Amino acid sequence: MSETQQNTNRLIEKGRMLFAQGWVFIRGVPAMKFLPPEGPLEIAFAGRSNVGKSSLINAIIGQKGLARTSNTPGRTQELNYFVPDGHSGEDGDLPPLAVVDMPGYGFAEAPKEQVDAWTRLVFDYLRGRTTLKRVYLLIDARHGVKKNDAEVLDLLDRAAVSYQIVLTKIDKIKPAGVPRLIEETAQAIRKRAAAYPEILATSSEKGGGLDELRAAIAQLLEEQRK
Ligand SMILES: Nc1nc2c(ncn2[C@@H]2O[C@H](COP(=O)(O)OP(=O)(O)OP(=O)(O)O)[C@@H](O)[C@H]2O)c(=O)[nH]1
Ligand SMILES: [Mg+2]
Repeated sequence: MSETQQNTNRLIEKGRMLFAQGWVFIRGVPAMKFLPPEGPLEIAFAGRSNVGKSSLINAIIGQKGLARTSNTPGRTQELNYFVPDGHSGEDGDLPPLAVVDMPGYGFAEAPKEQVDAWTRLVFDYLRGRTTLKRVYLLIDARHGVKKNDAEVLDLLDRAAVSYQIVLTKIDKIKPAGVPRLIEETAQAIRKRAAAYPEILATSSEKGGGLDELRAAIAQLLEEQRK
């Protein structure tokens, strides 16, 4: 086995371990002033309404129903914080990582005031949270990068917040089309300053790409600890 392959396997195992324990919901944040004190590293799952953020969090944690999902867009309305169970939260006993499920953007059906409030919260959080170490920016494999996705990517580039693109619902497209979509998406973000070059392709429904996503998170944790 090559050294690269060994390292990949090690990270996959580490990622599995990280999410093998129980995870719990600790807080829903409706506005910036309710954010928990900055402490643990945070990663956030962002993307258009209904792209599959909450489903993907449940899939990597392996707990159906932990983050609430729905057929209708606009399900998640706050920044929802999840952490591994068993940490008191007192000084010195903080969890190593918090996963943040975000409200979606681009959902036009809800009342304008509500949409504006969510959008403001999403943008303020993405721009201003210093413990936010990486954003997983989810793109529906059937739809590709839309105008409002590009706006969020611009914001992350400007704010120098590291992000990685994660294609979702790949079970809904032909398997043969996946490598091409990955390639096209990689090309589209090539010149973006804060983009992680590798594109992940996932299916919460069928389990595709989950090991790779967990491994990416494990690697991020390792890098941050150095
Ligand atoms: N086929 C398929 N359906 C999926 C997948 N992931 C999510 N879905 C479905 O897509 C819908 C939306 O999923 P959610 O996880 O609630 O999406 P969300 O991005 O959290 O949505 P909001 O919170 O409303 O922004 C649900 O009906 C899910 O069952 C997937 O990988 N494959
Ligand atoms: Mg959601």
